[in-house]
Amino acid sequence: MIDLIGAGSLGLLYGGKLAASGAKVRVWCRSAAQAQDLREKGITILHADGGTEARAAAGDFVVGVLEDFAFSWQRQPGDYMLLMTKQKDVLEVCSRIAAHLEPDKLHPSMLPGLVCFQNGYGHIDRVAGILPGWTLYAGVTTEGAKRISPSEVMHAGAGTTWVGATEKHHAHGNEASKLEPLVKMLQKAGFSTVLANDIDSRIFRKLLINAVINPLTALWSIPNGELLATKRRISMMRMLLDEALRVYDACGIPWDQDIWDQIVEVCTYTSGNTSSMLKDVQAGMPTEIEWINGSIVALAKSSGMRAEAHELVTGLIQGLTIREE
Ligand SMILES: NC(=O)C1=CN([C@@H]2O[C@H](COP(=O)(O)OP(=O)(O)OC[C@H]3O[C@@H](n4cnc5c(N)ncnc54)[C@H](OP(=O)(O)O)[C@@H]3O)[C@@H](O)[C@H]2O)C=CC1
Ligand SMILES: CC(C)(CO)C(=O)C(=O)O
Repeated sequence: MIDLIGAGSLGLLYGGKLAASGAKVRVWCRSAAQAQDLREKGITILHADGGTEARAAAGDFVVGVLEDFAFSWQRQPGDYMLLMTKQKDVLEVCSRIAAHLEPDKLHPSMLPGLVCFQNGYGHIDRVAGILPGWTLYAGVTTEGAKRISPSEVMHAGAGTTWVGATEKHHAHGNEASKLEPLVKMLQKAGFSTVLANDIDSRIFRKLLINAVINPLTALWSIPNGELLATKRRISMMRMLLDEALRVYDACGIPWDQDIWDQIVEVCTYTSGNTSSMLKDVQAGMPTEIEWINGSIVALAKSSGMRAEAHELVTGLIQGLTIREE
């Protein structure tokens, strides 16, 4: 049994395809209205051209609101939980889960493997602080999804999903091999999935890609590919990357020699896409800047240095979306 927390873009994509492939899935929403919609309509996954890629009929999966998660889970514990909320909601969601699960009814062997799919860095440590003793894993994906209604999601681009245990949390007994059944279910559902023994490098690689592409596309209101359109834009990308690499060096975090080429490649193959940060800015929603560029700033501080370019873009993006009371 797989519990998906958060029925947004990623949650509907994974929940829908897993349920359509026959996996046992429970989808946990924030609102009763969305839960009702999913109960009536199921989940439809659309191709970018509008055709239907997959459909999980109502009844192929269980759906509920997060408030009911603990009650339901204690009656029938699941094997895996996929945490698919934005960074800003991770603490609240995990605190709710912790508050509702009754510790005396829980044996450590009952706890599911919790896989955190957020972009950015630092969330797994925060989750570990709220859910001590849980087996925590990270998920990194280059799938692209956009929810277009409470029960429909557009699969904007197929990618690869890596899941694995981070170095820091590996010591707590969460061997990556426990993820093998999940990997098989994801593969059966049509996701190209890899059980990664280098998930930390995947997280830090994705962090660099997001820290360069996301704030600049959001500030300039351009699709990813247009970052490469002028020398001025490219030089700003390089400035952010070079500063982040100095921070990585100071923290002893390894990075790929061809990371610049990888960033250019992402801009090229997602050239028409709106980055997630630009989407949030356009919707007037808080962005994930604090956990992307903000985490480069925090890593710099932890090594006694400053990452001024990342501090600046963090402040500029926060100024776009955080309203003064
Ligand atoms: N979309 C993508 O293609 C990719 C996303 N990611 C990462 O995955 C994470 C999720 O992204 P994405 O799916 O796009 O985000 P969305 O905003 O589309 O979805 C997040 C979902 O979490 C739900 N949620 C928030 N708080 C709660 C709560 N208290 N109880 C239950 N549900 C809650 C939201 O509910 P509500 O709808 O009510 O607001 C929403 O449905 C992000 O960190 C993102 O960076 C990574 C790679 C690709
Ligand atoms: C890689 C990139 C930039 C693709 O749009 C992304 O992950 C995002 O938008 O957050």
